[in-house]
Amino acid sequence: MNIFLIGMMGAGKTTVGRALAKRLGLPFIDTDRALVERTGAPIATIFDLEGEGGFRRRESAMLAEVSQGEDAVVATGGGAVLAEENREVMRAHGTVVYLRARLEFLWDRTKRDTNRPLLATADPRATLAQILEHREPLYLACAHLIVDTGTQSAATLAGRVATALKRHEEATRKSA
Ligand SMILES: Nc1ncnc2c1ncn2[C@@H]1O[C@H](COP(=O)(O)OP(=O)(O)OP(=O)(O)O)[C@@H](O)[C@H]1O
Ligand SMILES: O=C(O)C1=C[C@@H](O)[C@@H](O)[C@H](O)C1
Ligand SMILES: [Mg+2]
Repeated sequence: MNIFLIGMMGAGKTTVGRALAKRLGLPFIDTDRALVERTGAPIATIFDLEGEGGFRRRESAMLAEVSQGEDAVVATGGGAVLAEENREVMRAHGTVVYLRARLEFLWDRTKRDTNRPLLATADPRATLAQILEHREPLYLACAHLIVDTGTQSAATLAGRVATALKRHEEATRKSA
């Protein structure tokens, strides 16, 4: 089974995902990075040329492709949960872990980053808050597991995710 990490921009999906993959001895795939490699264009450029709709279509195709491939830890883009088909694909082909973080942490980790086109607004902090409010129910609906993040390091969080996954696997096996 795959492990899909979902959550907001800045939640640490890429950072924690890489550490988790190493820990579990699984390949690591970052769908944002895979899209950049495939298109040869930064995410902001894909948004500029094709709009958010174009990016979302590419993201859905990439998620479907990855879910058919070998088992991996998959760090998704923050908006991967927006499409119902993506939520279904992830739940059907893996265990979905929501890396949940408070707005303060998300803002702190994204405010200096210029490669997040959705935050290119007059008031990016307010935009981030709106996006979080809109998506929170979708993250919760999609996740098998929720791991709350805060000041812990990526390595510590990867350990917590691994423990939560093990418990989930055992519970699933027992109830089968
Ligand atoms: N646990 C952590 N402690 C401190 N800094 C962190 C932690 N996790 C991530 N960061 C930092 O926060 C920033 C955003 O992290 P990351 O890129 O992993 O988030 P993401 O969830 O993949 O976001 P996106 O949806 O935009 O891809 C990076 O600079 C990263 O180094
Ligand atoms: O939260 C989002 O909608 C996004 C997050 C990033 O991972 C990228 O997928 C892109 O910048 C969009
Ligand atoms: Mg990422």
